[in-house]
Amino acid sequence: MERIIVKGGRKLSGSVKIEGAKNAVLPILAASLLASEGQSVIRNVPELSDVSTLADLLSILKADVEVDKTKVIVDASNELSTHAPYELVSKMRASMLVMGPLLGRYGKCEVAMPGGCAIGSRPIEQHLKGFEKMGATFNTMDGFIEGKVDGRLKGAKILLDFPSVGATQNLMMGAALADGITVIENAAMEPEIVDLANYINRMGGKISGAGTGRMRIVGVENLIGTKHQVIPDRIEAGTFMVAAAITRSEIEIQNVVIEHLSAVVSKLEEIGVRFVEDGENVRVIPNEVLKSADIKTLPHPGFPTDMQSQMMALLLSVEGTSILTETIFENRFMHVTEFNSMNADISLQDNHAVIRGGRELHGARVKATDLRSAAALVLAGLVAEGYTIVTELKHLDRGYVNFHGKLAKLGANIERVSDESEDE
Ligand SMILES: CC(=O)N[C@H]1[C@@H](OP(=O)(O)OP(=O)(O)OC[C@H]2O[C@@H](n3ccc(=O)[nH]c3=O)[C@H](O)[C@@H]2O)O[C@H](CO)[C@@H](O)[C@@H]1O
Ligand SMILES: C=C(OP(=O)(O)O)C(=O)O
Repeated sequence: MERIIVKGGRKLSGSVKIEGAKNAVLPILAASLLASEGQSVIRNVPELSDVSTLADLLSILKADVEVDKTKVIVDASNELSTHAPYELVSKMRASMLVMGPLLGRYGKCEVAMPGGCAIGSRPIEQHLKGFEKMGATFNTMDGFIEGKVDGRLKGAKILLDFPSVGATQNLMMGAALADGITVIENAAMEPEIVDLANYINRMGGKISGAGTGRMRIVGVENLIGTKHQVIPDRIEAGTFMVAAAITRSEIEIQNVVIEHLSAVVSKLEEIGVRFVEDGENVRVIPNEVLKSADIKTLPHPGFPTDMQSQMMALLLSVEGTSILTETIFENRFMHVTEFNSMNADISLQDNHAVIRGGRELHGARVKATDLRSAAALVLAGLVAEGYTIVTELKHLDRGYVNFHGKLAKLGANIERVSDESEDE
């Protein structure tokens, strides 16, 4: 079994380079199916298991896909299949994002039901209601959601009950090839939405208002493959900001768009971390003594849920009581039990975690419960007494490229081992 072993107590120094954003590249790869002509060349793609899963799904749908390290070439000009099988959809919920392109291009799709996942139930009724407004009908049969449109999707006015990232992405992809104009009100405003809109517009799409709560999409007849460079991963960057803060070390983070991290930066400043920007790089300079803080996760531009567990690790190292409130996913606190087994003092009251910080953390054998908690447990290990062993690394590999290697380069005492490497 693979695990990361980290011995706490070392300071970090030096610089670390951020990869392309997982949560941007997955919808972009799904959107490459919209192009009935030409190839899409996507660069700055992180080498993650989620990217391989989506590349496999595109191939099963009969697109030609070539993955060459951080470059992915997709040619979807073939006649595609509209059937997304359970094995891939169940591996990764982002697979649901092929629904929009398939409905937009073919007026039909059969996508396996994704089910819930460890962090919460993750319903998709906002996606389906939006497509219904555009003329689609849905049937659930043998574990598949079958969507059908008579002719093409029709432009419509859609008001989302909640600014769902996935629903906004799915609907904007479908609307890009719809007949007429679609307006999405209460749209998600995440930077990954803007990156997707930029890609679709470069393919010949007509999307305006991405990054605001009101998007307008003028449907076009067809889209053509294009080149695109994926934005840097704001969550990976935020994770390394926390690595600097938790070890009270100054490091440089390269390839960051700091505006994408406004809420994280502003919270870290409140806690006692300074930032010095230099173009695409940022120096992270924490005070020796940090302050406790209360944090509530919210849709962008609020504090991202994907940084909640890493901030919890940081707040454990800070004297005083902090309250972390999770409003996006009802079950995204599974790391609390793991932190408590490291001598943390965290109690849960509904969707609030009350963190009594400043206790010495003790190294322990802990289990990653989702990809961000995997990173957060490693971060806690950087300052725990003795050895922390983090298992279930399949979660980490979904979202972080060479996480232990990057930390080791910054000076952490960390290694990744498997039973085979120990036998050698
Ligand atoms: C708003 C938000 O922070 N979304 C996060 C969410 O995106 P993701 O696209 O996975 O999730 P959504 O934004 O759609 O979901 C956010 C919330 O809306 C609810 N919901 C969603 C769709 C729907 O049809 N019905 C419904 O009730 C979900 O249960 C959840 O409580 O997970 C990603 C991975 O962690 C993050 O990168 C996104 O930032
Ligand atoms: C939970 C995450 O991703 P996914 O929605 O793909 O599970 C994440 O990026 O933190």
